[in-house]
Amino acid sequence: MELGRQNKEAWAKPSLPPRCHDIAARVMPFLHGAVREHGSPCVSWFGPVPKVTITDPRLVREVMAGKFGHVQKVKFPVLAKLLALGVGTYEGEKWVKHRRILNPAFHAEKLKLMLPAFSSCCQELVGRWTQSLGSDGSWEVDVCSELQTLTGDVISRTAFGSSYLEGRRIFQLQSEQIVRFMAALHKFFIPGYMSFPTKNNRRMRQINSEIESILRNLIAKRMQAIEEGESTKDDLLGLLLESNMADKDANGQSVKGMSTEEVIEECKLFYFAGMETTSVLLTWTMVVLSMHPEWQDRAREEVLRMFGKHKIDYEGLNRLKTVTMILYEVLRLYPPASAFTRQTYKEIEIGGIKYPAGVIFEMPVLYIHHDEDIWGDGVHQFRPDRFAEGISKASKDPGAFLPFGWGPRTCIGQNFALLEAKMALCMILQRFEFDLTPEYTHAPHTVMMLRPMHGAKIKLQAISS
Ligand code: HEM
Repeated sequence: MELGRQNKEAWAKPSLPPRCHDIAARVMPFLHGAVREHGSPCVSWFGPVPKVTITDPRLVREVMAGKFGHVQKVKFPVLAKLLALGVGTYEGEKWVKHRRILNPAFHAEKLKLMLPAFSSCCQELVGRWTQSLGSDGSWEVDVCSELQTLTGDVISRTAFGSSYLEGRRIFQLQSEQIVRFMAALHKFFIPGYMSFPTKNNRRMRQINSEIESILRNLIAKRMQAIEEGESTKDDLLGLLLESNMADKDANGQSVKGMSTEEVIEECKLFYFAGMETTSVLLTWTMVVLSMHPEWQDRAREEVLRMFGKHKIDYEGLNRLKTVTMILYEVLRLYPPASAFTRQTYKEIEIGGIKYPAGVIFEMPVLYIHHDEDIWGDGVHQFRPDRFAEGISKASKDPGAFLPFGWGPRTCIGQNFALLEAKMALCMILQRFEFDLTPEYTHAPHTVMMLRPMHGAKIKLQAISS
């Protein structure tokens, strides 16, 4: 299960043909410096824009720190509107305001309140799997779509509480939207392409309207409930709307609330940012634990020691050591977001090179997570115990583990995702042993997320009690 060596070589040299590179470097002298100074970045094009790949984690953190607004996220406003705007796409004051309103929803005490919702969704999943077992107590299933339903349900329940079934339709529509988005991705450099009346473009607009109309209805219902005095702060939407109506965030800070349109965009973003990422993490975890039964056994032993076959509680989840190391090592080997991009909006100096406005930086997390100089021998192997003493001691560079990004734009939902993944994994380990089926082919590939190209067909075997 080695992944990465070929990526390392691909990233280690300029990807422009030598002649093009010479011409580009004459027009943009900083490119020469970038190749010389930044280890071995690759210089290429992002549509018409020059792109420099940065692989040194210290420089990556410098870029991601996003000082003074000189470096920002790359903007695709028309496409982003069709998927999700929200805090992930804003900059400056608007980003500060939204992040400040949203942050408290992901604090530990709120996550604790969400645990019953996580638990009900996981219960539904393992219940469905148990019912599907054959007379020999086994069942073969592609866990990709199963785990996607789980993580979509979790967002729906935590966002909309009792109306979560209406939320289900949203994530089905969003999954289709992502496939269509990918089909349009390589064409969006054609000016005005998204306004062409192609079948794909028309369907993307239709999907977006349907999602927005479901959300508008849910919000209207909830606003009415709040006006009638019903407390709704136990789910994400209620929390957003209440802090909104009060013009204060959950810490009592005065903020000008979000408009209904903005709340709609944040809800769309929760699905977009939180569903696929977490389901891909769980899928890779099941694949890797099938390949390494000794770690599957160790994790199960820990779960049974902590909870037996009983209910899983918040404090227990936070004390799990082996399960946590396994999830970290899976995130290192298969980071769902395999690269970040940023664009310079003003001249900026990074690692001694002055970059003009308009350059794209690509930061390949997958490459950094597979760099032997940082992680040492066995970098391509699954060795969870490298995290035995925590993230900062797992490699030579304490900041080289970047599955959730870095700096102010770091993932707002990382604790949510880890708690959900732990809960799901514990419930699965309590009830099933699992192994890969002969059909499984190991082919990690990136379609927005790093996922198994041919799915993940796994054989589940009930554990006799
Ligand atoms: C394993 C699961 C997850 C992974 C690997 C992941 C990864 C990331 C990464 C790498 C970023 C930063 C992107 C950048 O800087 O360009 C990010 C941002 C973000 N994530 Fe996550 N994420 C996960 C789960 C979630 C969940 C469950 C939610 C919400 C329910 C969420 C919401 C967000 C939001 C809103 C942002 C934008 C933050 C900002 O720009 O201020 N993520 N995520």
